[in-house]
Amino acid sequence: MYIYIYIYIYMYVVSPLASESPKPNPKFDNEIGKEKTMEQLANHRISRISAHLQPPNLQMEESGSLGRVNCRAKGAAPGFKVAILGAAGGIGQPLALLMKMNPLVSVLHLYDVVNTPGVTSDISHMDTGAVVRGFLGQAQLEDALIGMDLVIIPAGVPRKPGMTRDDLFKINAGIVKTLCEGIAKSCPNAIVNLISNPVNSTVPIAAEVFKKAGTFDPKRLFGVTMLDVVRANTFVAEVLGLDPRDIDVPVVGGHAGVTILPLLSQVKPPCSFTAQEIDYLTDRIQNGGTEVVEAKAGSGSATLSMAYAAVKFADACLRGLRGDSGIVQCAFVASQVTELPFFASKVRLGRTGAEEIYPLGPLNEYERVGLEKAKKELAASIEKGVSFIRK
Ligand SMILES: NC(=O)c1ccc[n+]([C@@H]2O[C@H](COP(=O)([O-])OP(=O)(O)OC[C@H]3O[C@@H](n4cnc5c(N)ncnc54)[C@H](O)[C@@H]3O)[C@@H](O)[C@H]2O)c1
Ligand SMILES: O=C(O)C[C@H](O)C(=O)O
Repeated sequence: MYIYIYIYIYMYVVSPLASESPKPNPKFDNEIGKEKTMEQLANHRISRISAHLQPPNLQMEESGSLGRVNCRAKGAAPGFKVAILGAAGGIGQPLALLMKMNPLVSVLHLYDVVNTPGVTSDISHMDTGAVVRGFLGQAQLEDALIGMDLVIIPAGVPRKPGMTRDDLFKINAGIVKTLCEGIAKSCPNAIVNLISNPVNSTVPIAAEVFKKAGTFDPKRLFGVTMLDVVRANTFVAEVLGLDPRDIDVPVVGGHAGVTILPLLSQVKPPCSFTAQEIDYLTDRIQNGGTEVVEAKAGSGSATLSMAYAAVKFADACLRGLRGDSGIVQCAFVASQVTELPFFASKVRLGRTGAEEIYPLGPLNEYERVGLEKAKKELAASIEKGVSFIRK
């Protein structure tokens, strides 16, 4: 008798209660501030394990059997979701390596039109927190982008000796257009770090694509000019006999030849240069890219120092998104600092992207002349990018 009552109570009272949806757990999702249920956390753990067990170019199940072995894994630490488009290239590979090492990154998506399975498999063996997933070809672009907080774009062809960055426009403009259309569709709120050259034109192209899609937020689109700052800090430190890590050179304008304008009068710590030093430094900073292109003698342009610079800038964006204060870097952004619609200058990065764009500050005569030259070339490059989409 009692046994029948016990079975009845178990079947109709205890069991249904046990299978009710779990209560929200106070642990946070990767998207900061978003709560996850226990069930979501369990699935998340499984998908983290799956990411390491499955061939990287295959779509992963979000739940279910782990396949080969019974792994136990801790849940992911909170962090940001980052996609690299052009991840198998000369910049893309070391950039992927360095982003996998960044503790602010919880999910790293590697997208390219070639070779992502190998790069993803390789990078995914690194024992750092970020889960790595690979995406190959345009059919997988949407999946690569969904839910991303930050998208870094080094996709496109590099220069060979004798070429200008503008010579890359023909091929890279179309690549950037396609990728930005994907961003507008799949992660319209992501921060975009655009590396592909010519940056002075590709950023206006991206802005026009986003405007067309109704998703343009000028605070979230950045042309990456960090390599100019990295070079300027290095070359100035060499001249002064100081540690480059202690030097801060603002570099404004754009990212090509005379549009790269180092403000040597505003170097920190304050210092002075001879006229000869100013000529040498300005020329070397403006032509740093060409120096590398010529040294590589046809096999490409800067990749390793660029990956370093890209990660330095991406990390600043992520720290801004996290809410850290006082994050200031130079970047090529939609701007009212000059009469041009885009201009590189110091930007304060925060939760919403570029929260403040600083004016240029006092310039000396040498820099004022340089600024006029820079603006003339920049105006033409910006117009070229805009009319590529509006035509
Ligand atoms: N902003 C800067 O300071 C800076 C510095 C260095 C290089 N760059 C530029 O970065 C770009 C890449 O340079 P790199 O040396 O890595 O070149 P790379 O040729 O080594 O790599 C480019 C990668 O982009 C991929 N790609 C091509 N079309 C694509 C598409 N439609 N979608 C996704 N991926 C695509 C290629 O398959 C390749 O893996 C060049 O345009 C270069 O001029 C900019
Ligand atoms: O110079 C190039 O073509 C690549 C890049 O823009 C650089 O500055 O190194």
